[in-house]
Amino acid sequence: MSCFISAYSNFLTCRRVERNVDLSEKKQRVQHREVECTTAIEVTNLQFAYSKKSKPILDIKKWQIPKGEHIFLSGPSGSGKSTLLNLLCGTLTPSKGKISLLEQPFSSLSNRQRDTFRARNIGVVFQQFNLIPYLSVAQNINAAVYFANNGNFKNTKEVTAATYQLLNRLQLSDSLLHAKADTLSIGQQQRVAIARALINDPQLLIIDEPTSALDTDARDSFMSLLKDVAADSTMIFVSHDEAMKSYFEHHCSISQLNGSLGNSASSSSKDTTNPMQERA
Ligand SMILES: Nc1ncnc2c1ncn2[C@@H]1O[C@H](COP(=O)(O)OP(=O)(O)OP(=O)(O)O)[C@@H](O)[C@H]1O
Repeated sequence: MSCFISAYSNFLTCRRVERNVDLSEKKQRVQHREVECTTAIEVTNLQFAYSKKSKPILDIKKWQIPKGEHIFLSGPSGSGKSTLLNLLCGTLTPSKGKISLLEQPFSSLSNRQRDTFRARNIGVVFQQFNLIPYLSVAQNINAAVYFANNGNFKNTKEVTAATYQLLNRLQLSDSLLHAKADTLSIGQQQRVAIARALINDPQLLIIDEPTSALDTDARDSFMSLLKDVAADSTMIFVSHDEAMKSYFEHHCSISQLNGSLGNSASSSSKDTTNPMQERA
């Protein structure tokens, strides 16, 4: 049981604590050394079909994303991009295979454990933003803090301070804090969705087609803002718009991933189906 508690606590913080016991001294001294995980996402032999009778939409042998990388994931409409993101968020479960996130066996967790893991470690920006329309900006962001419940904030004062800070970084006026989500413009909703995704300081960011409603200038400023605020996270950014590729150093397409090309498809210097292997 204590092993389980310890493993569970480790998976939440994504840190392994190594104990070095120095027995040469009479008094036992225990050193704790934190070891950061290096792989953010690892997909192995993944298959997914929406029903038992239909053919799998996704069939990925191996896909690894190192921690801290920002990946552009592309593919034509209907190729399975959103399905893959839903699998990575745990809102869908694989028909076969495994997904590990932050070196924890995400796809084999119980629903409840997955919900907790997601709330604490994954920030998601959906295509349609999915703000709760009748709640204010502050309430939408607070909801994410409430569900994560990870002790990052001591009190509501701290949450409010962090919210103001994020809104400022995202160039949203403080005066919007108490505006209802459904009174905001598309651009404002988008920024609030990003603030909500970032408030718990997640290690993983999953962003699905956020720029489809924006013109080129708005898209440029949105992307530089996003890259800035997400500098410390691992990010999967999905779009079928190839023009978005230029904002990312690492690219990967669903067609490369599908059909198990994940082990050798990274032939081009920038197309990075398996960035970890490419570096090795
Ligand atoms: N809930 C569902 N039930 C059955 N089939 C589904 C469901 N959701 C998606 N699909 C099918 O799965 C395939 C992949 O859909 P998905 O939404 O993942 O594609 P996508 O690449 O994100 O497309 P887009 O760029 O248009 O958003 C499509 O053929 C779609 O019709």
